[in-house]
Amino acid sequence: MPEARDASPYDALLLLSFGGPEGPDDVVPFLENVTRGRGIPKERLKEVGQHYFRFGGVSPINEHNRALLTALRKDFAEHGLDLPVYWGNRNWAPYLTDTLREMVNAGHRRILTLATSAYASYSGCRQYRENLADALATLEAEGLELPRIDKLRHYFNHPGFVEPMAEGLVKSLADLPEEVRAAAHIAFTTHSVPHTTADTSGPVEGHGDGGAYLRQHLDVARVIAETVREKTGVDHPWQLVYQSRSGAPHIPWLEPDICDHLERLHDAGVPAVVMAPIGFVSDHMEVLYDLDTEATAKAGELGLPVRRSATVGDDPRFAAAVRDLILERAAVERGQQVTPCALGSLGPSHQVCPVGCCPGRTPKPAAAGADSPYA
Ligand SMILES: CC1=C(CCC(=O)O)c2cc3nc(cc4[nH]c(cc5[nH]c(cc1n2)c(C)c5CCC(=O)O)c(CCC(=O)O)c4C)C(CCC(=O)O)=C3C
Ligand SMILES: [Fe+2]
Repeated sequence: MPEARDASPYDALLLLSFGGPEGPDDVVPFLENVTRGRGIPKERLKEVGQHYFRFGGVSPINEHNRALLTALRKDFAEHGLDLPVYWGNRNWAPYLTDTLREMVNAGHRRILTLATSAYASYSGCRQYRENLADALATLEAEGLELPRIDKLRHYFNHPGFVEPMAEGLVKSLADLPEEVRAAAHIAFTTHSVPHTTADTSGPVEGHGDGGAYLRQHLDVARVIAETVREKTGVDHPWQLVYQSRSGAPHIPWLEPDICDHLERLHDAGVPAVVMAPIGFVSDHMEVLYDLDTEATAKAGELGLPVRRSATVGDDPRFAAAVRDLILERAAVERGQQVTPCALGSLGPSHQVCPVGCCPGRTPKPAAAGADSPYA
């Protein structure tokens, strides 16, 4: 009987993330990397560049990922899980291809990846799998022996992801002036995506009507709102709303935007709002600019008290959840029975992305899924 901490057949974990600029000179090349071939209007890019320049050209995302790496290594060491942890990004150094080359040269052959997106979507899942396929193609051309790469299941409904957010929300509610607290609404936010992207998120059989992207967010929102009710004794009304829309105006994206939502709530006499960014794993630029800067300024104009609740970041419960997911997947790969942990009504997500889930606009090879051209 293998030890509970046995990660075999895996020999390394790779944290896969977005990447972000680390100084003013990085901003434009970073945005060029992000938007290559994606048809984002120039105006939008100039505007988003300003968001970064406002913060000295530094995105907080890399620092958050470094903190997460530290939390993961600490958790693994404390629990006897001997698994080296690496980090590679889609859009900025350390670039995924470089990290993967380093991993192969260090002898790793069975790599498990953790993406810093908890939900099914093209940007949060398949695009990372395409990035892995690109990286593998580069290493293959260099004559390196290719590792086998798998991806951890979506963790949106894992208690180690949900509980820190519920706790943060309770704290933010408590931070509101007492006279408006009981009637405060909760605005759960996530990244807006085009309707077509949402509708085709997740496995093919669930496509349509917002797809897995919407269902997963709504389920998490409901679980968190329920937890908050149990902890505070108050049943706060809640809605799922969106932020960080880009793309051409004639293409429909998920709505309402958080700023429009705050205005409507204010018009309807709602006295306070807590914004809870459940779509994001850490306080990166979307949270810092779109919520803490823009939406908070909007609320200020309206005279509406708002708070923004915490993302999971490097919370030890999240690190422990990642360990749990690794051990679960390793056991599955060894052919053992597992009881995957999940809150809410959807149940645990699939272990292996099925053929056709979360398609992009043009079909591209994607690794770490049932339609991977690699073993
Ligand atoms: C679903 C989703 C997530 C969550 C899942 C995940 O975490 O992966 C996410 C995360 C992030 N998005 C980020 C930054 C950007 N996203 C952009 C553009 C876009 N995002 C999209 C979707 C998502 N994005 C989409 C459909 C576009 C349109 C273009 C396209 O179809 O690709 C652009 C271009 C300019 C703009 O239009 O805003 C930027 C700069 C950063 C880094 C922040 C930092 O630096 O701290 C992070 C974590
Ligand atoms: Fe984005």
